[in-house]
Amino acid sequence: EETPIPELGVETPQPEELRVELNPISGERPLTAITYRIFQERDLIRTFSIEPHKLLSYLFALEDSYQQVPYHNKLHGADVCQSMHVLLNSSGIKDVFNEFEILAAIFAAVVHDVHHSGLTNPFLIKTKNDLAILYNNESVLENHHVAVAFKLLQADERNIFSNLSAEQMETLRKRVVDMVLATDMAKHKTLLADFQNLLEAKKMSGNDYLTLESYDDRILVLKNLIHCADLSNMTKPLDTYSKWIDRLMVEFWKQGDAERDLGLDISPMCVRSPTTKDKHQIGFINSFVHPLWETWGSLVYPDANTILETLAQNREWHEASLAALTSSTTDNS
Ligand SMILES: COc1ccc(C2=NN(C3CCN(c4nc(N)nc5sccc45)CC3)C(=O)[C@@H]3CC=CC[C@H]23)cc1OC
Ligand SMILES: [Mg+2]
Repeated sequence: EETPIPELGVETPQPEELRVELNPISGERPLTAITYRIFQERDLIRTFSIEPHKLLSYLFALEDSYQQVPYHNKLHGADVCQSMHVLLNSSGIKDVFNEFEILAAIFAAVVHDVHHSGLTNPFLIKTKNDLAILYNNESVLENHHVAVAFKLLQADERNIFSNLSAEQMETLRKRVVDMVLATDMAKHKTLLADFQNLLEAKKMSGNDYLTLESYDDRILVLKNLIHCADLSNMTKPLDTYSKWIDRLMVEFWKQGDAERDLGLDISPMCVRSPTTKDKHQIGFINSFVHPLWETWGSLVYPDANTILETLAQNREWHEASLAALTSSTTDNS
């Protein structure tokens, strides 16, 4: 008879009182609430003999290690984790990945931006930030995020993987590092090209479903998966998407202010102007986001059709908004 996993994370003689206590926490602790729920729903707690109180301790510490910046805060960590959870259920890949890979993917998603300073890699590099020196300008933020995530595991009361064998832990660690480092936008073009080549080769082989043998093929799909989850704002309903844009613009504009104060060139995304918001969304979707989601859509066809439709509608909305803005400004001229 399997021991029941405590729904609230810990055994208690007063579940109702604890539920009342925990409710406001899920408001203040969205990352912990969402991730704990996903671990429960995917039965990861039982499968990997994770001690529930350790999972809560780890998630509390992880959530508190996300900085209070406008966009790359704990809400973004929670959002990418939830998006990863949904994408893993796409019919085209549902039966492809095993529970170890799913554990690694969910964990990588929730930790992927921990301790983000709200500044971009180019900014950290050109200001010779300690992190850029430490990581030799190579995926500076992403190396930092995954290092912090594993540092938090070193405390025994937070080591949620204590019941994995050394070999299982080694492979889990490699997968998580590979996935978090793949969220560096500088890796986008290579990552997508390799993904497209893999799908082309699979199509040639005539298999109507994805068969992935090697670690390299399997991790390549998982890297593109976390990259999709990280670039999923534009595939969400417009009112949700708009809120993410507003947060991101505040974060980029603050960096632009810092660049101006330091006498540095202002990064293209960080220039305050009424049209940059729409222009950059359209540019970002055309150059990066749509090509990635179109490739993902070909893998999980027709599962991503709604995503691709929403992405197209969101792009059209920005094009209309930009046209209205520029026509109104030309009228005034
Ligand atoms: C909601 O809307 C957004 C959310 C996130 C981002 C991000 N943007 N970038 C980069 C993207 C390429 N960038 C571009 N640079 C230049 N020069 N031109 C251009 S045109 C178009 C882009 C672009 C630099 C920033 C990051 O690395 C973030 C960290 C990891 C993932 C995506 C995150 C962006 C959003 O909307 C734009
Ligand atoms: Mg990141």
